[in-house]
Amino acid sequence: MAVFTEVTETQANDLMQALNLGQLTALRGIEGGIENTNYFATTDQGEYVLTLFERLTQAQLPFYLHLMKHLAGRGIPVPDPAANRDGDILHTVSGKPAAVVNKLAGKSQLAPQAVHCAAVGDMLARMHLAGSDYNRSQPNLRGLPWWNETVPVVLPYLDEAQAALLRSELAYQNHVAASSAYAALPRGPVHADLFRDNVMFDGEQLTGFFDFYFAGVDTWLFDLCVCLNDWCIDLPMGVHDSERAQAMLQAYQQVRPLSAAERELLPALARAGALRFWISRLWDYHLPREASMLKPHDPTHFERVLRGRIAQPIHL
Ligand SMILES: Nc1ncnc2c1ncn2[C@@H]1O[C@H](COP(=O)(O)OP(=O)(O)OP(=O)(O)O)[C@@H](O)[C@H]1O
Ligand SMILES: N[C@@H](CCO)C(=O)O
Repeated sequence: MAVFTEVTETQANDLMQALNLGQLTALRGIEGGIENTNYFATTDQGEYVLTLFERLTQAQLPFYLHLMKHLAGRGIPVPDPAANRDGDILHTVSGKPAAVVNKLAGKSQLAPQAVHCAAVGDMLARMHLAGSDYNRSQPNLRGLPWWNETVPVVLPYLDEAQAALLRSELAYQNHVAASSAYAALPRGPVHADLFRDNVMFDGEQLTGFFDFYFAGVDTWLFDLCVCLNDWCIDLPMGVHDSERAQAMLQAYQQVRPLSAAERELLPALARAGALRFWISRLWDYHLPREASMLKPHDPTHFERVLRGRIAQPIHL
């Protein structure tokens, strides 16, 4: 259930009018999603998604919404926030920050093959390039400083072997982040959470990336590694699938070849991508937010992925 705040048809229609998107003909709450209230809003002009932000604040949202607008303006298929007469894209509904975006066609591809991984690699590289002249900045709020802060909080919940792995991997990632190769990595706005459920496909055709609310400025390689760790993994076993990974890497590189520093640090950042979600899943699992509707994902999945990345480093 993902309607935490009820919106009436009158409220939705008023907003659609203010955005010049036509007369509301249907409003339907979207199930699925755990962070925000989402509605599909149909008007006589098209289909839209109305989101009320339950966690992010008015101050944090402009970075995400303007990033989406910037990317959409450069031809990347991402939801494009609608502006009112004054050019504002962040609105207020029922006292909550709100936005209206176009509804993407297609559906999630939850059992991807090489062709889907290639499409994601290709569009990811295009998105990185398109974002490189975006002029707002916000760090990845789930980056290294957050890992350093959160690991001590989750350590008491782990057995000895897990705690040893988490401590040593965190130390390793701090060491990597201090290296000259890391400083040489190209960076810019990244999605940082581009899992299978945040991409739309129509058959083999990629129709959109969405859910940009973990985006931030980070290394492009980290973003690619987050994708490799979800799209190119056999989910039940957490095992790397090299056919799908090569398809993604090749397609990415056809648009933007990896630099020498990126090739060198691919194994390390694949580990970082696994560590990031192991930590956040441990945190969500053991320290659920008050009144949260969140059904925590299994943290041990990313422990397995991390162990796999250490035992069998990924290479081009
Ligand atoms: N622009 C869009 N076009 C089409 N469908 C969308 C769009 N935005 C959201 N959806 C649909 O709504 C569902 C919930 O959206 P989303 O995943 O962003 O929820 P959330 O609660 O904000 O985030 P989370 O995935 O972190 O729980 C998606 O799975 C998707 O089916
Ligand atoms: N994609 C994340 C959840 C949202 O950040 C995960 O699978 O842990």
